[in-house]
Amino acid sequence: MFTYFHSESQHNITEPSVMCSLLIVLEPLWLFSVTGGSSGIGKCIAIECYKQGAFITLVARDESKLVQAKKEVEKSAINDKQVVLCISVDVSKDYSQVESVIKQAQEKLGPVDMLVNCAGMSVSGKFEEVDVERFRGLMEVNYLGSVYPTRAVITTMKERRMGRVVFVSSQAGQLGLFGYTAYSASKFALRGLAEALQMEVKPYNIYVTVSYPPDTDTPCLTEENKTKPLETKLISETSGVCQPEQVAKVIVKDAVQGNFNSSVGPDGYMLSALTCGMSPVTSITEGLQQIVTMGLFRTIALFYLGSFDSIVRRCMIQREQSKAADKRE
Ligand SMILES: NC(=O)C1=CN([C@@H]2O[C@H](COP(=O)(O)OP(=O)(O)OC[C@H]3O[C@@H](n4cnc5c(N)ncnc54)[C@H](OP(=O)(O)O)[C@@H]3O)[C@@H](O)[C@H]2O)C=CC1
Ligand SMILES: CCCCCCCCCCCCCCCC(=O)[C@@H](N)CO
Repeated sequence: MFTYFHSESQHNITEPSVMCSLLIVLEPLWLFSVTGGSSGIGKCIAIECYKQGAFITLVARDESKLVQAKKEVEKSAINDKQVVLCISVDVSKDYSQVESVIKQAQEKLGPVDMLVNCAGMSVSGKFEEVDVERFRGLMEVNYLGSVYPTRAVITTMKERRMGRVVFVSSQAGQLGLFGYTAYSASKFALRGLAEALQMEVKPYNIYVTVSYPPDTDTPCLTEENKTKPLETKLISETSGVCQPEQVAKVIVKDAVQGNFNSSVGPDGYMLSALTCGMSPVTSITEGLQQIVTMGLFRTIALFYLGSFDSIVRRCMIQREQSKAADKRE
């Protein structure tokens, strides 16, 4: 069922599908919408915005997770006028469905001031071991699942000459890593989309933010760790594991400030400066920092790359040795 929840009442929407997204409104000025808002980073973003007085729409597929998340978000209300809406929809499948639920949400709460595209999933595994259908699936959820909600809100934002759009990429959207052929590509795609979109909408006072979190302690990471190749685990450990509350705080702060780039932790900072390329610059300080640090960070990066290559080589040798030992037995 495609269901739209509003406070206590539930209104069934006609389309047959499952999908959930989060829409948030910050009072008096801000209304937020967060896809992937029923769990992990998206839920923490919703809570963070709610604490600041926002109105929120949560978008995801699973209705029971949405209802549970709504209850959690409501605990951080700062006034009794705040509202959390839930929309159950698959953001990656049918554009007209996404457009129609977002329209309904906007009719209830008013125009979305900030859209956070956080719905996503990860798949890890060696290139030849990942089912080819998973490559399509990840592009659908992580890339098209961000295009559709953005398309659905951008016209109104342009008319109102205000708005914020956030794309949650990943550090794996800044560098390609062993085990992430499918995932990295879908996260790199968001960067291209965001850069092009920012150039189009900047004259309308709309600011785009791309967030690049490291491993973050969420149900998605727990699930991913069950099948993650050892190489991917060892390489990802470089950046450590963050808490979703911390990641959410950084994302909300950067989005509200209108920063194009949003990174977490020292490795995140270095990666963002190193991979800034032709991305928009938000302040003179940011531009100067990039110019000054680029050479140094590339030098550091070469050492990291050397250590990643040696992790991959060591794992390969170990696997071959244990295979040979198995054969001898
Ligand atoms: N955790 C990590 O280590 C990192 C995560 N990220 C990115 O952050 C984002 C959030 O991840 P995280 O919080 O860990 O993940 P979770 O699995 O905890 O949450 C994912 C959310 O997205 C929703 N969702 C998934 N697919 C769809 C869909 N097709 N349509 C609508 N909603 C959907 C889920 O709800 P439901 O399943 O009910 O639809 C859920 O609310 C993802 O884009 C992920 O790639 C980036 C870097 C690190
Ligand atoms: C100057 C250069 C500094 C270089 C630092 C390099 C650090 C590389 C670590 C990459 C970690 C990738 C985490 C992906 C998380 C993710 O998206 C999944 N967990 C999703 O589930």
